[in-house]
Amino acid sequence: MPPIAYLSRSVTFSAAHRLHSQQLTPEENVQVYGKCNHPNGHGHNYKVELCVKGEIDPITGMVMNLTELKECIAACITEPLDHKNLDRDVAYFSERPSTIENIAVFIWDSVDQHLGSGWLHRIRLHETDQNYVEYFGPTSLGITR
Ligand SMILES: Nc1nc2c(c(=O)[nH]1)N=C([C@H](O)[C@H](O)COP(=O)(O)OP(=O)(O)OP(=O)(O)O)CN2
Ligand SMILES: [Zn+2]
Repeated sequence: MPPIAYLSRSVTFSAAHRLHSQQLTPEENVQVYGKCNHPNGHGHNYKVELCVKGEIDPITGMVMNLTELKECIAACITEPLDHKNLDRDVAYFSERPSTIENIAVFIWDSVDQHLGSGWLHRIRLHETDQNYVEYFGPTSLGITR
């Protein structure tokens, strides 16, 4: 059996958003999200790391052609998210808060559909230099607490 490797490519995108939940009152929104609930919104330069897993093809020497991954990133990340107001321009976030957790799930679902199920290993999404989230897909281990 060919060796298995993890192949990654990263991309950056810029977007505006405001943290807000339709399930909360205006007062609760301010309490939960603080300055990030300000009606004017704010922006981030996000960085996404996409990691796919697969066997190294013995003939091509590749898990996947990085050109294919690049095209997938353009279609699933750059095109829908770059220079957008996430809450207003992306329908997915009209119904849920545009946290990095939810953005990571959005990216996973889109990439998973584009590449076909089973390729993705991890999405890592940085919102600032200090904050990032990792998502391993809907079938990763559940929370036991
Ligand atoms: N669980 C989450 N919590 C928060 C999210 C999120 O997506 N998931 N997002 C935010 C804000 O959008 C924003 O990222 C926070 O900005 P800020 O506080 O400025 O970020 P830093 O912590 O990096 O900056 P400091 O200078 O250290 O304050 C909030 N919470
Ligand atoms: Zn933010």
